[in-house]
Amino acid sequence: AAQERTKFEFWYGLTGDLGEVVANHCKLFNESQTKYEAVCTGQGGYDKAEQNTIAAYRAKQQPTIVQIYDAGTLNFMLSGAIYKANQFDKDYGLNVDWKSYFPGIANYYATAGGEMWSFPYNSSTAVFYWNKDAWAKIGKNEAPKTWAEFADDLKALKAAGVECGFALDGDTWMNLEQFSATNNIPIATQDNGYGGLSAELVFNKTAYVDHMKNYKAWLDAGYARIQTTQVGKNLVQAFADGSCASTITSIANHGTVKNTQVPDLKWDVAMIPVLDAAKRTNSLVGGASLWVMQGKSKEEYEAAAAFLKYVTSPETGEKYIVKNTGYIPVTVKGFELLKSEGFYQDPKMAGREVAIASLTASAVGPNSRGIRLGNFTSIRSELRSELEAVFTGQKDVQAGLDAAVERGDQILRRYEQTYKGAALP
Ligand SMILES: O=P(O)(O)OC[C@H](O)CO
Repeated sequence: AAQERTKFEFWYGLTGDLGEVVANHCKLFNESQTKYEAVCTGQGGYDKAEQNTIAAYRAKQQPTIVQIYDAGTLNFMLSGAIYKANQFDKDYGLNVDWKSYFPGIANYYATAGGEMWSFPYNSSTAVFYWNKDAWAKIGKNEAPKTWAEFADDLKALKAAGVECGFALDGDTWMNLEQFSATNNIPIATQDNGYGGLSAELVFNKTAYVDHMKNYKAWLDAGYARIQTTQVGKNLVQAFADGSCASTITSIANHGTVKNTQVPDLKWDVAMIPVLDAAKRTNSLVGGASLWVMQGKSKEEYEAAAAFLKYVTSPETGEKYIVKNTGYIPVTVKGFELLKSEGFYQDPKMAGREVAIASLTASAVGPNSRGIRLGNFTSIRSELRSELEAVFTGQKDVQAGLDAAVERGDQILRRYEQTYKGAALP
C-alpha cells in the first residue's frame, strides 16, 4: 500500500492569476516527491492572510507556513508566534545560502543583527506602466522621468484626445511608500521605524502633501481616473484594456498585463517618476516572504522543510515564480540562472529588468530601506480611506493626511504600549 504522506498547511495571500501560480507551485512540489503533501489555501489577500493567521494562532489552528507581505514584517517578528527562518534552517538542514539574497531584499527583511526570520519568496517593486501609442501622440517615445515632466505629459495627452492619462487609486504602497523612498523622504521618524517603536508618522508634512495635491488636481482636470472596486476596475485592468494610458503598480503584474491586454496595446515599463532625476534613490522591495509558525509537530516541520527547500532553490523556486509572474529573482544565484538561460533577452520579457534597476538605483538609505512599523496594515487602510475621501472631493488633501497621521500615530502608540520594553529585533 502507498505510504501515507505527511501533510502540512501553507496559507498564501496572493489572489487572481498570481494566486493560481502559488497554488500550482504547491502542486509541482507535491508531484516532485511522494513523502509530503503541501495543503495550500489562498486567504483572499495579503492583509487577510496576516489577519487570519494571527487569529488562527490564538485558536491554535495556524498553518505551518504562511506568506506574509512586506507590511506585516514587524508584526510577525514581534508576535512570538514564529519559528525564525534562520533557526529553522539550522534545525532542519535546509542549507539556505543567506548571503545570496539581493542586499535590498535582505535589508528589508533582516533584523538589526542581520538575521533573516522569514524566507523571501516573491519580490517586486513598483514601476510605471505606459502606453507607447498614447505617448507617440504627443511626440514622445520615452516615459517621463520626473513628476513635473509627467504633469506636462498628462496635459498634452488630454489635449491630444487621450481620455485618461493615468489610472490611480488609494493604495499607499505606490503613492506613499514608493514615492517617499525614491525621493529620499521619510514616512515616519526613527528611520521609518527601524530605529525604534517610538516612530511617529510624518507624511502630512513632507513633499508627499504636494504630490497628493497634484493627484487631486489631475483628477479634477480629467487627466487621471480613480480606479477602485467601486468603479469596477482596478489599475491593471484599466491599463491592460487600453482605457488609461499609464499607471503605477507592482512589476508582479507585468505577466498579468501581458496575458490580459487588448491585442494591439503597445506598452512598456519604466522606473517611476521622481522629483529630481539626478537624485533618485532606490525604490522599496515589495511582495512577500514565507514565515514558519510555532506549535507544529516534528513531522509537519520536516514536510515544511522539504517544501521550503523546493521553493527556495533557484531551479525549482525562483525560476518558476519569475517565469510565470512579473516578480524578480530574490537571490543573485537565481538571477544568474535566469540570465544564463537567456530569460532577459527574450523580447516578451522586455522591461522586466527595470525593476532590478529601480531597486538598485542607489545604496539603501534610512528612507529607502523599508517600513518597519507595527500594525502597518491598519495604518495603510486608514490612509487609504482618507485618500479615497480626498480623491472623491469629500475632504481637503491636508485635512485628509492630517487625519490619517493622527489615527496612524494612535495605532503606533498602542503598539508601542503592547510591546513596552521589548527590544526591536
Ligand atoms: O503586488 P506585490 O506582490 O508586488 O506586493 C505589493 C506590496 O508589496 C504589498 O505590500
